[in-house]
This record gives sequence, C-alpha cells and structure tokens, in this order.
Amino acid sequence: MDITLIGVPIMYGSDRDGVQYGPDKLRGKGIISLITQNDKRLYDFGNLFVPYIPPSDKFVSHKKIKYLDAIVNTNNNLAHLVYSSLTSKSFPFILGGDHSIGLGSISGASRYFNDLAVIWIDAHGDINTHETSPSGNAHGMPLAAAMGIGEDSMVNVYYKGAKVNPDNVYIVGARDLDEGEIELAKILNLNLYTMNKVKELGIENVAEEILNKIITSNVKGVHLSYDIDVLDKSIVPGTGTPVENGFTLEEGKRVLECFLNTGLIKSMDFVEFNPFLDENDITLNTCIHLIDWIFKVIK
Ligand SMILES: NC(=[NH2+])NCCC[C@H](N)C(=O)O
Ligand SMILES: [Mn+2]
Ligand SMILES: [Mn+2]
Repeated sequence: MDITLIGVPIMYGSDRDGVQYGPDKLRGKGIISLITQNDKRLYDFGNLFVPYIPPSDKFVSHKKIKYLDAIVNTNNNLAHLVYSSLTSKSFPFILGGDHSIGLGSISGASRYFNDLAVIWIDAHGDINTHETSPSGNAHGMPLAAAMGIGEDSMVNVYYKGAKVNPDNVYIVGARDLDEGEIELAKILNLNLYTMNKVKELGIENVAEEILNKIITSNVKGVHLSYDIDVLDKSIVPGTGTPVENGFTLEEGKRVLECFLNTGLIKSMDFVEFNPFLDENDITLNTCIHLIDWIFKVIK
C-alpha cells in the first residue's frame, strides 16, 4: 500500500498557537519509520506552505471568520494534493494542524470519488457557520462548509458547491455541540452518534451500523477525519479544545480499527495535536501510539 503524507502546519482555524507545530513534532518522534515499518511505501510531501498573517489582521478578510482567506487558500492547495495523491492510487494521510483542514481533504477526495462518505470522529460537530459560531474559529466550521453550508468562499473551496451529501456524513463521539450545530443536525437529519449513544450502543455496533449504511448507498470512497479531542482530556491534554468523557486509548484505537480494517477508507486526517499545550508529552505519546496503530490496522 502506498501512503502520501501531507503535513498542514496551520493554526488559523483554532486561533491557538502551537497546533501548527504538530506535524514537525510528530516527524521528530519518528512517525516516518512507524509508517514504513508497517510495510507501507511512503511518499512524504512535506508540509504545505501556510502564509503568515499577523494576528492583528485576523478579521481583515471576514469580520466573523478569523483568517478566512489564508484558510481558504491553504485548503484549496491541500485539496489538490489529496486529489493528486488519490489519482496515483496513494492513500493521503493528512496531518494537522487544526481541523479547518478537513475541508480541503474532503474537497480533494470528493473530486476524485464524486460520491463520498465522511466519517468525522470528534468531540465536536464542526458544523458551525459564521452565523452560529461562538468563537469565529474556522475549525468549528469545515464539515458544514463541506456540506455546502456557510460562507461562500469556504463552500466553494477547490470547486464550486457542496462536496458531500449530508446523508453520507457520520459524526462519531460528539459531546460538545453548540446550539446552532444541534439545530442544523436536526434540520439535515444527520447521522449523529454522540458519545452517549456510542457508549450505549458500543463502538463495534455503531461502526457496523455506519458501515452497513455506507455499503448499501452508492458511495465510492470514504474519508475519515480523526480529531484527537474525541479522546478523553486526560490522555490528550495537548489539544486546543479538550473535552471530558472522551474515549480511552483502547476505545480510540478500536474505533480506528473498526473502520480502517474494512478497506473502505481512502483518505484520512489526523488533527488538533498542539505541542505547546502538552503536559509531559502525554499527548505526543498518545498520538505516536495511535499513528503506529493506524498503519498496523489499515487495509
Ligand atoms: N476542531 C475542533 N477542535 N473544533 C472545536 C470547535 C469548538 C466550538 N464548537 C467552536 O465552533 O468554536
Ligand atoms: Mn474537530
Ligand atoms: Mn474537536
């Protein structure tokens, strides 16, 4: 199996310094050899260029979305790398950076597959728009934009219009949703598996239900977006918006395995590790453990 590694050193979507150093911190801890040890051929595309915008200019491009232009441009570039990688039959593994990059990944994957499903594993829904966001942080908006909802330039990243049909979106592990997100999930009748629901049904059953729905739809490829804050705060203190009552490390691994061992996942994000917020390398070690696991179980 061929893997394309794409680092996206961006913090504009979270507005918290440090998350842009995630890719280099993980590279420094040896993820390249972890990936290749697991019998994969790796094409390391390095880190994507992210332009410097001074904090004083964060609201220059939009008054309710911080650093909008830089986020849109970076996602546009990311989308093309993801698309190019898929075209050459190589699995894009996208390392954040904050979760605003989920938009670029989905955009690239959806151009390749047309009918794409998205599994969004996260403590959050990331389905805010500039109108519902309590923070103005774009990492709370990428999934809405990918469904065609929100600010124009975000919705039209890479190519015009929606990238994924809401029926093909699956949110897993959410336990911190904003009011507007809850409302949108209802309106769209989204496949929302909150953490409560996952704990009630069991990870395996949730995965089976999702996979069945995907297999019986006309979806051609699945993008998996893994925000490390789905894990419990105690094992990922180094993330910008940690939430309690998350997955244990074992649960975080199981959910990855259930999806990655099916062969249906064709691209993946791994986001929101912020080395500046880490405590005694707890989060770094969690990430390293998970990345090793990802390339052991992926098919
Ligand atoms: N990818 C993330 N960590 N997103 C956190 C979003 C937090 C909050 N819902 C917001 O929109 O500001
Ligand atoms: Mn997220
Ligand atoms: Mn999150």
